[in-house]
Amino acid sequence: MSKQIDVKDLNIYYGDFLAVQDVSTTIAPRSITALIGPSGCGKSTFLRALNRMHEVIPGAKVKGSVELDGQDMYGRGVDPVLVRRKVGMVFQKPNPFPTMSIKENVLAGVKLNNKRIKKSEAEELVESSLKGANLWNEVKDRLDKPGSGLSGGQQQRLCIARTIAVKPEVVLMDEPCSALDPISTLAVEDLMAELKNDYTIVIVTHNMQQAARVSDKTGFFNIEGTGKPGKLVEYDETSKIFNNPSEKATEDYISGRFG
Ligand SMILES: Nc1ncnc2c1ncn2[C@@H]1O[C@H](COP(=O)(O)OP(=O)(O)OP(=O)(O)O)[C@@H](O)[C@H]1O
Repeated sequence: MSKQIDVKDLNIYYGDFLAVQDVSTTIAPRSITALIGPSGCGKSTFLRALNRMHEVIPGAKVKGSVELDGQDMYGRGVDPVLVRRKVGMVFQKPNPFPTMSIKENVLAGVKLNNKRIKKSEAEELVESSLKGANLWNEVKDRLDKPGSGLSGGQQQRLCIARTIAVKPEVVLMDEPCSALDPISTLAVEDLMAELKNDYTIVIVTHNMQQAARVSDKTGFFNIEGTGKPGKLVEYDETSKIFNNPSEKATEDYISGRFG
């Protein structure tokens, strides 16, 4: 299921504004990559380019390629809806559909993809996705109750269950814990560690301890000044980035000497 991502010469624009310049990197399957860097350096923009969510914004465009196991997601004729099925995304604020039950929330992505499934299959999928998201035991007796009745951390795990129910190959997470309390954050971090057995995971985080705790690889993005494009300065083993980075800019950022 899990696939390698090869990013080649990726330039990401909002209209004429070049927001992220010339990123080339390889993200291994069954790993967690954390993207860190100062505000506005293009972390979220880069993340959204990995599943073609970027181009939803009017005037936004991308040059270069993003390959999943060698297949260019930006190739001619590739359907962005299919790309987003293969490369799922979890957002900063847990966003379960408020009027839907827990069960319906888990199945929402599958139904959006126009997949018809039998009742028994749907039940199995709800159970396996909620188990995969470490939420089953907490909600198995109230699957027909609204998803909005869960705690913030439970809601975020519900959103993760919804994402994995469509059986993606990659899971992108944009600051998935920033709206959560420390206990829920730990639950989601534990979950990430389990999910990496099956998926390639890329997260954006402002929390450097979190990057150090959960990720195998870390990418440091930086920006030279307002209006300048963000660049991937360094991408390496997380222990190397945090203990012995190759670039001075990375070291300055890690040690809090930035800006
Ligand atoms: N919808 C948009 N339209 C135009 N410019 C945008 C849009 N979204 C982001 N940008 C610009 O692109 C650049 C990168 O923004 P992005 O949100 O990717 O940075 P970030 O590193 O994720 O920041 P933060 O850590 O604050 O979330 C910034 O200059 C930002 O102002």
